[in-house]
Amino acid sequence: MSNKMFDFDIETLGEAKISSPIRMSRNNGDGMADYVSDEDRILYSVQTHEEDGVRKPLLDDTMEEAGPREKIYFNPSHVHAAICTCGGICPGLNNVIRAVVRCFWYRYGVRRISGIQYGYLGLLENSSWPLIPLDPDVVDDIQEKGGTILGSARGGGKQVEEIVDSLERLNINILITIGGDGTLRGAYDIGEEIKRRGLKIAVVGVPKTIDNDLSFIDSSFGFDTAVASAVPSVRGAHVEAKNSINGIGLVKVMGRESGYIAAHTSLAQSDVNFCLIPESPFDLDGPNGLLEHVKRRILERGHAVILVAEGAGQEFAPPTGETDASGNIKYHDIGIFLKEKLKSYFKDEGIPTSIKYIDPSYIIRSAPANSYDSIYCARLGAHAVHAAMAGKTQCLVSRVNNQFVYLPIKQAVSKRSHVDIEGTLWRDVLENTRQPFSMKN
Ligand SMILES: Nc1ncnc2c1ncn2[C@@H]1O[C@H](COP(=O)(O)OP(=O)(O)O)[C@@H](O)[C@H]1O
Ligand SMILES: O=P(O)(O)OC[C@H]1O[C@](O)(COP(=O)(O)O)[C@@H](O)[C@@H]1O
Ligand SMILES: [Mg+2]
Repeated sequence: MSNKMFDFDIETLGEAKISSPIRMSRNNGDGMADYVSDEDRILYSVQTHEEDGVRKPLLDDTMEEAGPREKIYFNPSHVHAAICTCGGICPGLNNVIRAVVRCFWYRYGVRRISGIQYGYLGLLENSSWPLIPLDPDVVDDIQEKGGTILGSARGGGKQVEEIVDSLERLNINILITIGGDGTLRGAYDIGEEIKRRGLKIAVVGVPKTIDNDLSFIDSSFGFDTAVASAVPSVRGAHVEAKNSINGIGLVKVMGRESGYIAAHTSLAQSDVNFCLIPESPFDLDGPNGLLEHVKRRILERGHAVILVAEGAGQEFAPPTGETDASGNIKYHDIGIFLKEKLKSYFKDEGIPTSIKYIDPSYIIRSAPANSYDSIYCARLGAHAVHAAMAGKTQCLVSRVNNQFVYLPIKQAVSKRSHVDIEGTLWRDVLENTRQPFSMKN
C-alpha cells in the first residue's frame, strides 16, 4: 500500500529535446559530474514507522532532484529571461540574482536577461520603470550589498492578465520570481494565465522569507544571516540589563506568524530568559502570566532579557484593520506595547526597573548575506535556471533534507511552516531560557 500524501509532480511546457550546452557525464565513476534526470528522486520524509514488525519509511512521497538536465526545452539563443524580487527584502536577494544571471550567461549562453524593477509592479501596464539589462558585469559585486538591485515591492501580484500581457509584449519566455508565499501564489496564477493563453513561458520561483515560514524547505535563504544579525541586539540588551538595577532588556525581531527568528536567536545567544512567539500564546497578568514571571526573575537574578517575535501577543489589542499593499494584515507593535506594560507593572509593584527596548528588525532584514547564505543562494539561483531551461514551470527550487529539489508551487504554498510547540526546536528553546512551558493561567 502506498503512503503518499503530497503531489510533487512538476509541470513542464513540453518535451525537452534540445541537447544542453553544459558538458556533463552520464556515468558514475568517470570523475565528471553527471546530469540529473527527472527520474532522480529524493525522499521527502526521512522518518520511519513500524509496519508488520518491520521499520519502513513513514511516507512514500518523493521529490524531483534539482540540477542540470541533459535535454533542455529552450534554445538558449531564443531565451529572454527576466528576474523580479517581490515582498519585503531579505539577506541574499542580490546573491540569488547574481547566481541566476551567471548561470544563464556562462552555463547556457543566454544573452538576453532583464531585471524587472519593484516586483510585480514593474510588470504592470502603467509601470514607468524600465527593464534593467543584466549581465555578469552588472551583477559582479552585488552580493556585497544587502537588499536587491532590482528593488522590491508589495502589491500588483493579482493583476495577472496585465502581467502576462507584459510578458508577451516584452517577449519574455522565462520568469524567475524571488519572493515569499504571496509572490509564489502570484507566480502560480501567472502560470495558470500563461497556460490559458497557450503560451510557452516558464515561471520558476526561488522561495524567500526572512520569517522562515514556508513549508517544504529546510530553512529559507537569509534566515541564517537574520539570526546572526539578531544576536548582537540580544547581547546588547543583556549587557544593558545586567548593568542596571533590575534591568530589563527587551528585543523585538520579525516573525509575523512564525517565531523562528526568535526561537533560533534564543539558542544562538542564550542570554534570553523569555522567548515569546506567535505559536505559544501567553497571558500578561495572573500568577502564571508573563509579568509575574518576569518579576520573579528580577527579584531572583536582578535582570531579565525578553525576546519577542512581532506576531506574538497580537490578541492583547483589537486588530488594526489595516493591510499593506499585498493584503498582509498590519500588526500592532508588540515591542512598544510590552515596554509600556512592563513599565507600569513594575511601577505599581513598587520595584524600580530600567527597561531598554531594542528593535533591530530593519537592520537585520537589510544585512548582506553571510557566508552560509551566500553559498546557499548561489546554489538556489543556479538550480532555478536549470529548471527553467528544462521547461519546468509553476515550480520552485528548495532544499529538503539537505538536497536541492524542485517542487510544484501549488503544493509548496498549501501550508505555512510554524514552530511546533511540541517539537524539538521549541523544547530546546525552553531548556535554554528556562521559561515555563506555558504562561497561560
Ligand atoms: N494571494 C495572492 N495571489 C497573487 N499574488 C499575491 C498574493 N498575495 C500576494 N501577492 C503578490 O505577491 C507579491 C509579494 O507579496 P507579499 O505578501 O508582500 O510578500 P511575500 O511574497 O514575501 O509573501 C506582491 O506583489 C503581491 O501583490
Ligand atoms: O515593513 P514591511 O515592508 O511591511 O515588512 C514587514 C514584514 O516583512 C517581513 O519581514 C516579511 O514579510 P514578507 O516575506 O511577506 O515580505 C515580516 O516579518 C514583516 O512583518
Ligand atoms: Mg508574505
